[in-house]
Amino acid sequence: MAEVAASPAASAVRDSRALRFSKMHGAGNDVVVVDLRDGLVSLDAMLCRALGDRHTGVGCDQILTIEPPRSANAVASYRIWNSDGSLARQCGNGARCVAAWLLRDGTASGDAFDVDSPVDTHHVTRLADGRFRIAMGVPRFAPADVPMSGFEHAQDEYVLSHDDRAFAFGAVSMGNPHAVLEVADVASAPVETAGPLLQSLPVFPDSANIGFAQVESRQRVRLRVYERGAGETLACGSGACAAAAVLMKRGRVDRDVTIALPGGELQIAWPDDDAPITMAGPAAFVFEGEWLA
Ligand SMILES: N[C@@H](CCC[C@H](N)C(=O)O)C(=O)O
Repeated sequence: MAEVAASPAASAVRDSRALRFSKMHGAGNDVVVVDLRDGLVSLDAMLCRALGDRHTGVGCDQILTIEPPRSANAVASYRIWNSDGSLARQCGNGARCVAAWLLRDGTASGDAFDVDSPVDTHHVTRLADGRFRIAMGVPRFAPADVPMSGFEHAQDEYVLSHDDRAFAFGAVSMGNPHAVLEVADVASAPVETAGPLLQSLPVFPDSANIGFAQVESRQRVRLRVYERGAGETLACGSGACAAAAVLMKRGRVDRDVTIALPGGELQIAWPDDDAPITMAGPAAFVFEGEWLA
């Protein structure tokens, strides 16, 4: 009798249980949240690509897994997969979704708690209006931290030429790599072409999330981000922090600024260079599901 091979994407779901998930979004950056704490389910790159597929899967920009805490004070930890199956180390919108998920689940309680991401322990505050504020860590500008190759010292602006085109950008690590280009009009910025081009340049050995920022005033910036592993998203929380940090360092905007993304607004505050930058914004549940594929 011929053997029927299990779908490779389903192979990571052990014990024949369906994989339960929550579909959520933060300012339009949509995520699938999966609780791995019972040890019955594990994810791999193939399953994450299948979940992330917008035609044959759930469809999302990132997949976040709830796991046991790694630090003494945290209630839980999470890992981050991009929809192309690559692992990421920071996800601002995802952090707010995880915070809302942990509160609904009863793992967290009250208006303040800590949660571990792959890069840091983040302090979470639930605000009176229902938004979540996350301490996103201290932005790091050293080229080795981004990482960027070919530069030894941090610069406010780097200029690179490629095929007779010059790109001027700031670069910063928010735990994940970001480049930020200032543009006159974000609506007509070449996000879909310059985004992947810049990501592929050898200066970014781990690729990078590429932000296009239009300064409207000292209190408000419009931003679009071409993300590593997901393409252009409706919002990127770490990208909003990166854009704010680059523009604050240059003195272009105030230390408390609204970042308006296609999917919604985030409030970014960075009181001084040695303090963690904070991001405040929404987190929403969309639906609950079982993955059967
Ligand atoms: N959407 C996220 C960032 C997700 C990870 C990123 N694509 C990477 O690979 O570094 C956010 O809200 O920060």
